Amino acid sequence: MRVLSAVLTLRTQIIGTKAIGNFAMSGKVVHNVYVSQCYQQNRQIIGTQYQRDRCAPYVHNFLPFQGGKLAWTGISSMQLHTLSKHQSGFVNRGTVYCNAAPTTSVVPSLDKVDFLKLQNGSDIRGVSVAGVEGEPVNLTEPVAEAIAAAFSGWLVEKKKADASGHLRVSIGHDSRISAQVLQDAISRGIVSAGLDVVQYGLASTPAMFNSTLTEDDAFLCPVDGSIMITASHLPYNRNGFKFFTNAGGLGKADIKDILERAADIYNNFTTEILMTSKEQAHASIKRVDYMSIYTSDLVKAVRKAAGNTEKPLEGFHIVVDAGNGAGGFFAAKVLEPLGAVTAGSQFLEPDGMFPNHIPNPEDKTAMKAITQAVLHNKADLGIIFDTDVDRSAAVDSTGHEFNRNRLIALMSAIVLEEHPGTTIVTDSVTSDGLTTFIEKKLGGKHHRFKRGYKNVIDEAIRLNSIGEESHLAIETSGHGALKENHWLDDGAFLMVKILNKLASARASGVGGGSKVLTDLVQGLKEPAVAVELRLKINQNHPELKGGSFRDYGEAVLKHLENSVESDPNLQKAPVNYEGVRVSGFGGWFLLRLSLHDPVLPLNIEAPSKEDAVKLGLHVLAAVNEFPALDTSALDKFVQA
Ligand SMILES: O=P(O)(O)OC[C@H]1O[C@H](O)[C@H](O)[C@@H](O)[C@@H]1O
Repeated sequence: MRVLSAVLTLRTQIIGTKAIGNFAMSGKVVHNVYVSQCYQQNRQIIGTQYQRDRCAPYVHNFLPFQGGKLAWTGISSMQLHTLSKHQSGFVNRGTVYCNAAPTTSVVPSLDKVDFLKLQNGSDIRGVSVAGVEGEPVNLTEPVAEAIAAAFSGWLVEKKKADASGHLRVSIGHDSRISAQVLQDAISRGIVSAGLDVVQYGLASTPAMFNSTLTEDDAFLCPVDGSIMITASHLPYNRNGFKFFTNAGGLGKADIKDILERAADIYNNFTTEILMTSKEQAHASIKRVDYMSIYTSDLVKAVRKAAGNTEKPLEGFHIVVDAGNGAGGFFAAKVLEPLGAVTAGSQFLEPDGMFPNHIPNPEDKTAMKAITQAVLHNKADLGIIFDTDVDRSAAVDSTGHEFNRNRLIALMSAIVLEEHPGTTIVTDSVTSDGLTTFIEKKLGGKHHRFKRGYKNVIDEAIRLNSIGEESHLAIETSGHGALKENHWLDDGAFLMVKILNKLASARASGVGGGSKVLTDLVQGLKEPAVAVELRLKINQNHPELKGGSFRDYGEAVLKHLENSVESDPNLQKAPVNYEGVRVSGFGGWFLLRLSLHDPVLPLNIEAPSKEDAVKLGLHVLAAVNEFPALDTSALDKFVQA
């Protein structure tokens, strides 16, 4: 097998090589992930550079990174900010363009357990930029390189590739400041394992999955595997990876397997191996403007839904807020070709310091920003994306948000018109009002499952496999996946479904801007109070007695469950898949373990603050017996 023999060759080199140079310590020289050569540059120069690059053919060989050249949209160059050595946090931030040349320094060797800490459910997440106190860099270049080599080995096994088969992996990234350095590192990891790399530059997570399905030789598609470099809405110093094959996103077990393999690969790295992989990578990496295919598919979908009209959104004014993430393309590459006016769109420029607001439709400041933009511009609709565009939300012309339960209600209404009676799978924190809306008003079935986009999607797939038809899996977080779109959670595709509705209403003579959407959610009962309080488990507390926070959290939940049984005002939800969900005082609460953190998130919804406090007080009385649980957020809520 050609690929395996390449890996074997590497292994042989490892054994035969000693660390060289003044930098070596413990036999290992590695490259620091963070950028040393940053220099102020003129935006104009980068813009010109980028324009020239865009005129090049679709496919070309890899060239060293220069300024913002990898940005693929016509909107702007990729603006990179960084912090000087002496700065920390966001204070004294300067706008700097980074030539992402890695520094050489020594890092300690890593155990398997250090690698496993990078797992975040079905993603990999870590700290890739130094400068935040208490958050040491753990997603370094060599770590990334090892993870990519491990993914390659995993992929070769999965695809049962033989010596004649050249597997191809696409790589894309969001606007984070460590994107470029990590892209180069993972490219090296893949090339050193004998696979081909195709870099897409700035891209969205769903586009990366799509590249495993697209049939187009000119764009080197389909690829066998795909990696998106992103940490979604997390702060600027983090980054991570999501992996795809044509079967979808990798699951938890695969990620664990890959990290275990990565630890072995990493511990065999030497200076020579790292240098060799660098030379090999330079010669063989290709670049492709894949986002142009992806966006033209979105445009085609809306045109088709509107009866093949060229500009079905003519006359609509739609503003986009990309939060300086990767979603800026939606204005110029999707809405404008469809005829919409996008004036007043904001934060379309990629900027990994996220200077305006966190790109996250769950964030109140972010939603306020797009709402204000809609009202200020008197737009028909506002659209907002998270950093890597797998999540989205919208705002109607009156400033009403379509996010959380309202987005699910809207999408359910659209999907149930197409598939009457279908099952809508959602996460666990959806409201009782949503269930009533889906089941009584829309005639569908609401299957309230667990939190976590992968859980929700996998459950919908499972239901279909046992004969229960489901066409939509969607979370209050704004992750939503449709059966018609290969169960891919694509924020842009969700918005396309909404645009289809606008366009088809227009085509059938219904005017009134986004009113057609607002009307679809009429009848959804919304609570007066809806909060999420996150109760932290102090892992260093002696109460844990060396046990895991998960066990501790489970004990809290068991105790709460027992306490509910003896309270006549409260009723446990008859069907529940996660945590303890209880109805009472006209509302409900759910206490559950966070998917990732040592935290018990508590959701409360009620018709009044008084009723919400009654529910909160019950939880407080039960959890007060657990001293390692920080209840300050709940204390504050019940006292306010
Ligand atoms: O369990 P939590 O800490 O609330 O996090 C839950 C969330 O984690 C990630 O952000 C996933 O992408 C979401 O799909 C999930 O809903």
